[in-house]
Amino acid sequence: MAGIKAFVDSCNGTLSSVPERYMMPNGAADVSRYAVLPIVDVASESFERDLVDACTKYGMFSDLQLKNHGIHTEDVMRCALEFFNSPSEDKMRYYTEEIFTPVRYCTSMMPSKEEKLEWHDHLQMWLKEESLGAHPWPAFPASYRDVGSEYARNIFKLGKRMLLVMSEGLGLRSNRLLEAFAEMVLLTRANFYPACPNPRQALGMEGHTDSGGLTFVLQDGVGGLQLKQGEDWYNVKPLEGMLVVNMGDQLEVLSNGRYKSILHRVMVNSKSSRLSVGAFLGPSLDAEISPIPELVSQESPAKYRSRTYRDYMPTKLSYFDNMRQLQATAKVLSITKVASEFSS
Ligand SMILES: O=C(O)CCC(=O)C(=O)O
Ligand SMILES: [Fe+2]
Repeated sequence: MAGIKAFVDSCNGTLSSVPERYMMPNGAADVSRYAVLPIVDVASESFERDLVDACTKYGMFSDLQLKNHGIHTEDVMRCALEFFNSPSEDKMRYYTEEIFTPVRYCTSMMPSKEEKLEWHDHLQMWLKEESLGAHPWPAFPASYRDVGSEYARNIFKLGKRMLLVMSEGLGLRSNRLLEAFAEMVLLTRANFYPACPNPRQALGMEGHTDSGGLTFVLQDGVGGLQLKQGEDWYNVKPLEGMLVVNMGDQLEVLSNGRYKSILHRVMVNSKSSRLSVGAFLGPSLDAEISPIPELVSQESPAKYRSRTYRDYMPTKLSYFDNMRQLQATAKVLSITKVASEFSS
């Protein structure tokens, strides 16, 4: 299982149909609507105020875009692309299904356990702010260590700034979420989606919410990311250099459901491959994550039970196959369904 890119490449342009294993039961209909996401300027003096506005005006933002964030998006995307374009035997040195390995190259989510596969390969890394230098960065491209370290440092900095504001958005002391996150970890995932002969049959990534706390996504100009608002799916228009931000499950749990992690998925297309790089800032893997006590009362009882991010991740991943079954029967999915699994 060398991945979908290696398979598509090996067909030398002759692949005319989607292999059975990649045919998603519910397929993927075209969506013409676009999500209207607030754009917040990180370099502006009013950044904090604008973020609070976005939090409130858009119903506690679930998704927004950031500009002037100081992240060298081109370098990050170039490194990821060079990795995916490297020979398969080199990439396979990093191949594993184990989700907590510091560097994981894999395809779909958990291929040996999945009946159907997603149309993407990915390179995933777990990073800690204080040990970026000691991280076993991929050996190629050679610039990965420098570019990746700088990128991670900037994401940690930006994420902490946002979490201060988002604590206040919950009526809490500004450092309350940071305290709950304790020694935060950053999971980065570069995703490569090859062009697909029949985009209606396959999915780049199945509908999911992110398991972490705060997600930052860089995408190239191809498009394909969609999010679900209410009953409908909306395209997220790729805007050059912009970082798409959304909340993940750990923030939904900590905020006792006041912040929502949003359901999103990725479509593929027949004309072009697509690249994205996600950064998932999350709490310490071993901190107990439960609704912050100040947000729990008789009127607002705890909606989620306590568990560590480390325990949550594998359960969530094994939920993916269930999601497909649920979607196949046209049931509407939302994190509340996932969360109710975990509530008392
Ligand atoms: O490719 C994208 O735009 C989003 C990827 C994503 O949702 C993820 O990696 O969790
Ligand atoms: Fe995601």
